[in-house]
Amino acid sequence: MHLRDLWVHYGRGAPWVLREVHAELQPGEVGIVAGRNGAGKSTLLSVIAGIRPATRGTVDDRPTVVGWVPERFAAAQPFTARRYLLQMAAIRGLTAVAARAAVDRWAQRLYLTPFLGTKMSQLSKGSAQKVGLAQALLVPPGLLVLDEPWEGLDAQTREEIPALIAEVTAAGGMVLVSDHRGETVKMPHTTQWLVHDGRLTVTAAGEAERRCVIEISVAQSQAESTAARLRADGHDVLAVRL
Ligand SMILES: Nc1ncnc2c1ncn2[C@@H]1O[C@H](COP(=O)(O)OP(=O)(O)OP(=O)(O)O)[C@@H](O)[C@H]1O
Repeated sequence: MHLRDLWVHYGRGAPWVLREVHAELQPGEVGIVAGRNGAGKSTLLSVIAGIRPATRGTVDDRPTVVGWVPERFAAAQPFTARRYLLQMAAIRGLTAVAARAAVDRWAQRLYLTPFLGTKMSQLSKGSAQKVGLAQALLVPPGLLVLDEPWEGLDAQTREEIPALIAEVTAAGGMVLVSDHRGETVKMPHTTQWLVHDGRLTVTAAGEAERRCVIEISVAQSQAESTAARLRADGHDVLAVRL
């Protein structure tokens, strides 16, 4: 997928929110979109997902199936969560049997099953976010766009998100996710997309900042567990001297 010279503003005479945005995303890649509040992350993601048109420029080769999870999922619908998800599955082309199976599977995965019978308008913010995630994943997306997907979710479901992203990329999909809380720092092989002053800077994996070495001293009895913890946090343990 290619972003070619995207410019976006909200109305004639309004300042440009995004200018001269060029980027590409390959199958299997994850782009992490960062930037200050109001930098234009949501605007960029909604244009890439095809929800909002760019004022100028094009998004070429966007996959046919796009899963879009906005920052705040609009839940003001007159149906139960189950009915809504079944309808979304039908729109995505699933048969009634496949739709029921997909809804049950995603509800279970996202700890949403107890709320399937609740009216969308009566769901809590976190449960509505889960419905938002489920609808985006009912059919494996070629492009998954997640705008701050951790917001409002309980810890159990938050932990599922890196695995969900990995499953989409393993199937050849692309993922763009905005993250202002650093939830994605542990995810391997990501590309950093920084939105600043209306422009986008993309830093590919491997071009990340220069590394440095920190020497620490711990009690000998804790050497092994400390080294294991540092590795689990994604650090390289170069040597352990007793
Ligand atoms: N519907 C809209 N109409 C007019 N201006 C808008 C609209 N949506 C966003 N903007 C403006 O566009 C700019 C970028 O907003 P956007 O929501 O894309 O930023 P963001 O980086 O996602 O912010 P945050 O981190 O706070 O979610 C802001 O100045 C915002 O006021």
